[in-house]
Amino acid sequence: MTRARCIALIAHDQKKDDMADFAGRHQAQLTGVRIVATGTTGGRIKDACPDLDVTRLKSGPLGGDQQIGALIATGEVDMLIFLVDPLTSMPHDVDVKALMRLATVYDIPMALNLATAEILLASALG
Ligand SMILES: O=C(CO)COP(=O)(O)O
Repeated sequence: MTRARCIALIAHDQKKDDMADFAGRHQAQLTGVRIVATGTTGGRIKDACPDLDVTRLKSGPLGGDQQIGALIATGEVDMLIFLVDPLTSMPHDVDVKALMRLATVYDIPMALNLATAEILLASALG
């Protein structure tokens, strides 16, 4: 896999601790990579790793998933790591599905759980 220049990071509420921990453990690999994130997730990553280049978009339920979908459609995102919570129903479930659909349409490497996120990051950023 070619080295990712821009990674989208998103986590549902029950997975935000996992995402902050993931970013912290991989801080060295993520340095120099542009990170785009939904609002609250991006805030948690910034708190954990203040030196990372994080662009915070809208919160997921307010359009953040759609913003990331648009960035995928315009070719600006190389990889999506989206730690989803499959045990909680969400008002913006259609936005979540639309984002996964676009990541599939544009053939973006996409991890939906921590185990796959570890493999993707190791593969793309070594
Ligand atoms: O809801 C989300 C993704 O669907 C995540 O949004 P936040 O990072 O703003 O909580």
